[in-house]
Amino acid sequence: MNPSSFSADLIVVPGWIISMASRDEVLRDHAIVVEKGIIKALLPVGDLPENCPVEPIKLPDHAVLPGLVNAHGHAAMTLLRGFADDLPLMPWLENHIWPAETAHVGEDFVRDGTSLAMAEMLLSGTTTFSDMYFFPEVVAALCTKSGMRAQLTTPVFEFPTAWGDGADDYISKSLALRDDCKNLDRLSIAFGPHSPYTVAESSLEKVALYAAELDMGVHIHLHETAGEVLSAVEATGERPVDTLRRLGLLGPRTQCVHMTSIGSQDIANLAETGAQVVHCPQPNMKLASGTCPVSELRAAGVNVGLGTDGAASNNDLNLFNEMHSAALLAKLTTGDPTVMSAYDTLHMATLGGAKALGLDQEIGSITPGKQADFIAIDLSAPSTQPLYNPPSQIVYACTGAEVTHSWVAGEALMHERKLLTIDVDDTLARAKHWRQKISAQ
Ligand SMILES: CSC[C@H]1O[C@@H](n2cnc3c(O)ncnc32)[C@H](O)[C@@H]1O
Ligand SMILES: [Zn+2]
Repeated sequence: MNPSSFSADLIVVPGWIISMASRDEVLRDHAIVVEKGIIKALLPVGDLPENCPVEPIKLPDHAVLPGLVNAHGHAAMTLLRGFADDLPLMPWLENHIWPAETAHVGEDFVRDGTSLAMAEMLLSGTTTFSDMYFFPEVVAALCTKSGMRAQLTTPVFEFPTAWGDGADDYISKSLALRDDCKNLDRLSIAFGPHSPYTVAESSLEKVALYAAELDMGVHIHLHETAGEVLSAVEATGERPVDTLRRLGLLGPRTQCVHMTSIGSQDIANLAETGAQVVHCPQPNMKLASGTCPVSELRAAGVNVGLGTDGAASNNDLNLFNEMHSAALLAKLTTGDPTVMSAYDTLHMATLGGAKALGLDQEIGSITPGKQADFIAIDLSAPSTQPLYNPPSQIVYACTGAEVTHSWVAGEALMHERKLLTIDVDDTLARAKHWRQKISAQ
């Protein structure tokens, strides 16, 4: 690079760069050069000019990788973490979670719960999240303040809730939010029809039409349990994934969350239509919902991202935990320890998630031209030494507490584990206030 034309506003020189741009690539002695929020180059350190326009941030004990993408969650549900545990999905939802939401969800609940979620996610390496919750306009404002990148999916139900009266009302609010956020670079708006068992076919068809016309994503809980599939077959003669395909709702813009209880025909349906899958291993295990056959899906060419789901069912929003579980669960359920390698698992939590959200041209790998969204992980502690293979350490040995820095579009959101855009003390005080209020009922 010609020193006279060298310009940059951020230069990071880590011990290792796991770019996720090509399989198993781990770069040593390279610098990430960023200008105006975009990755400009990955340069051998020796090619940096002697007098850089900014002081390079040297992190010799750290691996830098793309910011993690939490491809499914309900951020504000942090306020219901530990509220109802050790139950199957439908009794958990119908007898505990939905009554609590009816009693408490409003703008304040969403603001305070989402702030807590954003703090937790940033501290464990997530820079982009997908959210499916009420009052997404409140979440949009919080994202702008915190600098996090997000896909906000707007709830669609057949029945009224605090955010809407019925399917048409939810859909029109979704369209209005899309208009309101059109100039916000770090936000995308997608439809979030809750599930095939809470949204009528006629409403799903409307969502499909708008999504196709406006090129919007669709994010839906699908095949979460064997019971869901069985009830659908009894009621309609069809498996939920077949219903979505018949309604024109299965395609590359559709993000199918959970996908347990699936067989080869379901996998073929997903592969033929290019639909996306989001795997949530820990809530699937905790609610004993079932297993998503991720290695079979990936082998069939289906893209898979990774999500935590909400803190009321997980009970954390830590993608390091989720990666660990995803890798181990895939090996156990297939009886094959060679599936879901550390690299494959990291792929699911970065580029796979970015692709699921339709963001893979912008984020998901450290590639010149993409947004400068990346994190630094300190691998010098006893629990991550000695170091043979950084991806192995990250997936099998890290806890998330090793993440020290994060940047979104080149903006520092965390420095040496201090959050720069979120007031953690205030957020914790508000969470305590909600615990008192919710447990008093
Ligand atoms: C459309 S707002 C989100 C809605 O979904 C509920 N929810 C949380 N976790 C799950 C899950 O695993 N399956 C189905 N629904 C879930 C949440 O409580 C909100 O009401
Ligand atoms: Zn969910």
